[in-house]
Amino acid sequence: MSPERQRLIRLLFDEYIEMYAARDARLVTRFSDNFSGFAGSSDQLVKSRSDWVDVTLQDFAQVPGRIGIDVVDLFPQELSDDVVAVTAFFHIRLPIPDALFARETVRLVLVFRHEEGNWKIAHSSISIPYGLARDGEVYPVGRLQQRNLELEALVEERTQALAQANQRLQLISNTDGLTGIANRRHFDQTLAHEWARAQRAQTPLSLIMLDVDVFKHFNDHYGHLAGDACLQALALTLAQTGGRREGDLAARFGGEEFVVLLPASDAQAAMEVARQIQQAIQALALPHEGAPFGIVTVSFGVASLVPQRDQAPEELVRRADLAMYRAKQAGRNRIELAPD
Ligand SMILES: Nc1nc2c(ncn2[C@@H]2O[C@H](COP(=O)(O)OP(=O)(O)OP(=O)(O)O)[C@@H](O)[C@H]2O)c(=O)[nH]1
Repeated sequence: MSPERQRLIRLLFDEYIEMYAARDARLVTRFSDNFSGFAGSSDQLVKSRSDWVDVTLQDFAQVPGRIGIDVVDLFPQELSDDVVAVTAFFHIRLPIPDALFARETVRLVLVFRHEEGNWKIAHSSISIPYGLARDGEVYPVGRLQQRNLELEALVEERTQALAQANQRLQLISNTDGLTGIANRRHFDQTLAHEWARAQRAQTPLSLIMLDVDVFKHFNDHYGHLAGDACLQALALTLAQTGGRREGDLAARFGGEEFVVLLPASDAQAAMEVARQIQQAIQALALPHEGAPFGIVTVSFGVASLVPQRDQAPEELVRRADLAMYRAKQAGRNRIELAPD
């Protein structure tokens, strides 16, 4: 290519860039009637001059202030006597704060055709690759894989947080608010579960039911808050003493009544657990003026059975409750075993 041609192509390119950077609407007069092109942000090939005018004016309206263009590389080509092309790489500095665009290298191909004494722009294609590809990659596979990993980590993190929240919720919904041990709901669920298991395996299932003696009197005498504290102390003792085997469950049944469920324990073992609880409560020696023994005591009903086909779990509760009633009748601070 002659140096003259080279200068001409450079001049055409510089003129274009200056008008484009200055957002000079007169640029549209340079477009050929026979135009094709595409813009960096579009996947449509524009095949009419008027559409390209619209694209250009929209571009200028969107970013009206002068933009900075720093040319990195440029390659002029002479395709024929009246057709020349230029391929260029440059950076664009927008007149607005921008972190993404500024780092990208823009590629532009312009084709100029000599028409009726003037050089017109016959083709313009601009592309902005958004710099995702690294280390000589053709496709940004590395970056995409990294993004996928980040996304997976995020999903994993959220899933764990959700599982933890569910666990907390489950714990709250299974826990008695005052005493912190299992609540009635949890007990009912566990009883149903253990009952079915014992029924299948034909193993004994035992229940200790306990009720604070003359507790109304305690509340009346020491106040309701002291009553609450007493129930908390008893629950703690129960959790520590009663049913320490895997699968045992100490729960607040309601009010001043508690239960201890003992899977795979027979009557003898359950009676032993009840005695241990009784001793531990006596060892607390919580003052209870007006109670038969001067300290807080508890009456126990113990029931044990191997669930039969025609029996329901309520049968175990009913029997323990009846036994406890008998313990009350017989003078309180006693353990009564339900008959078979
Ligand atoms: N402070 C407090 N008291 C409670 C709570 N739940 C139940 N009670 C009280 O427990 C008492 C139970 O009284 P009763 O059912 O008459 O029986 P009792 O006085 O314990 O007498 P016996 O069971 O026959 O030995 C009532 O005064 C209830 O108000 C609670 O969460 N906190």
